[in-house]
Amino acid sequence: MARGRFITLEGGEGVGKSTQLAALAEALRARGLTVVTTREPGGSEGAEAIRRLLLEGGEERWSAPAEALLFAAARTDHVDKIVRPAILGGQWVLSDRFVDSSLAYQGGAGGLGIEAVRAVNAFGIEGWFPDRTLLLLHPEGAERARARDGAASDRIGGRPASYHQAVEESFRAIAAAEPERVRLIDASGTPEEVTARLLAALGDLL
Ligand SMILES: Nc1ncnc2c1ncn2[C@@H]1O[C@H](COP(=O)(O)OP(=O)(O)O)[C@@H](O)[C@H]1O
Ligand SMILES: Cc1cn([C@H]2C[C@H](O)[C@@H](COP(=O)(O)OP(=O)(O)O)O2)c(=O)[nH]c1=O
Repeated sequence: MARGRFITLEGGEGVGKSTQLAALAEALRARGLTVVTTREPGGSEGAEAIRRLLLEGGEERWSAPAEALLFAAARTDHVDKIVRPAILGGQWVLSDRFVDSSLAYQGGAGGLGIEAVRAVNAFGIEGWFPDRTLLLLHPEGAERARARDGAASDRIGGRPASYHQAVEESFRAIAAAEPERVRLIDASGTPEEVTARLLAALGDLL
């Protein structure tokens, strides 16, 4: 059986990842593909438990390296239980966030360094990098996330604007370093317009 593909959606809060994950899955299914949608942190039972540890509680709950290791541990379980079996079974896996979120949030914005966080994750995911990563960019993402979450933002979403600005700059640096894998997507306009751009950025894989 032919291997499936592994596609990830990345970007800051509120850029439209969750909305587009569902729309893209629908569009790919309409082309006859079998599609699994998933998310991080989470996606498997163990990883969803770690998600709660990471997103609930106060800023001081975890040191920066412990936070990076927890994300990596959750990711490893997600790859082992969900991502790898599905791809080997011929399915397309679409994930709302994956390793690039750790590189940008913990590595770039969090100050651990992108390469250190890449190394920690490489140990766990053993080469299961995405075939394509779609980096959604929207100038009003932060405002949209605030409107959506109000005072209920999580441990990481609630960090200061300077942190989220550093996240976006880190995502752009990762994309510039790996232009074949990571494609920049203008996430403005109607949801349908954005989905069309995402499909175009997968054209060579379809
Ligand atoms: N193309 C769009 N135009 C207008 N609003 C959108 C669009 N895409 C998403 N939204 C809205 O913006 C907010 C953030 O979108 P969401 O998909 O939850 O982003 P993310 O998963 O990246 O945090 C939601 O309230 C969603 O309904
Ligand atoms: C996967 C991942 C997420 N995060 C953060 C990004 C988000 O602030 C938070 C939860 O992600 P998510 O639920 O996707 O938030 P949103 O829908 O607002 O984009 O976890 C990291 O810091 N590192 C990671 O490796």
